[in-house]
Amino acid sequence: MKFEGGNKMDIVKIKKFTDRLFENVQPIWEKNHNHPFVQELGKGQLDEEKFIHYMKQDYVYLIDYAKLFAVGVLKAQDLHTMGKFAQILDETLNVEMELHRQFAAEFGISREELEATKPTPVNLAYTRYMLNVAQNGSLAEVVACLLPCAWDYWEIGKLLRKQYGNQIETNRYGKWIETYDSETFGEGAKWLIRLMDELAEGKPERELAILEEHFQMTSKYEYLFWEMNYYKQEWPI
Ligand SMILES: Cc1ncc(CN)c(N)n1
Repeated sequence: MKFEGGNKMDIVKIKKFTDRLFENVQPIWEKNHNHPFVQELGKGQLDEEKFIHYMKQDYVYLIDYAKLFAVGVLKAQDLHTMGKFAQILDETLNVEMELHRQFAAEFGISREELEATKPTPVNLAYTRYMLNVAQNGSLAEVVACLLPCAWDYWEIGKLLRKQYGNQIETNRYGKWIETYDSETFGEGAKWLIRLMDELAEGKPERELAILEEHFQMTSKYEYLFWEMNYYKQEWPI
């Protein structure tokens, strides 16, 4: 933690580790927020085939992502933290992935077909990066890896609601915005942010830099994920 504001009369603002993460990641997150996939989805103008590509890839992404919360349970040091990881794991499988199952049903895609989706190179690289840290890293490293996924989607949900909320009723992807702007999703993101700060507390700069490296890396993978779906990238061979 760092204290800002020198004057004795100033109210001292404590700078949290996640404030630093948030400030430094802005150039990447701005690219995510302005990505044509995100903006066209917000306006309800995204090409259906691009959305289907995303939904199928994201479904198998979430199967691996959910496992990180199971690793969180395993590495947690107290019952409260174990319970929160278990809760977010359950919400991922039964709330977030239910959104995908509902969209798939609307587009005539079966649950089996969703689940059988073969991950693209970007999808595989992203999940393998996180699962490797889950195997070999500390709990703080795992949280640093999985945080952009929760936090930036919450930011995107809030942003799209602000930008295009007046058209949400007629937007065919409106449910997507509602899910990521929801109380449930926001609470999960906020809890992970607080946990990141707790776990970073008292760590030397050398270790904080490693956590920030994971956070930046998975934020970049978020960008590649939008890009991959917008251009419907598959294996070239
Ligand atoms: C790729 C990706 N990143 C984040 C989220 C939000 N859990 C998601 N569904 N998919």
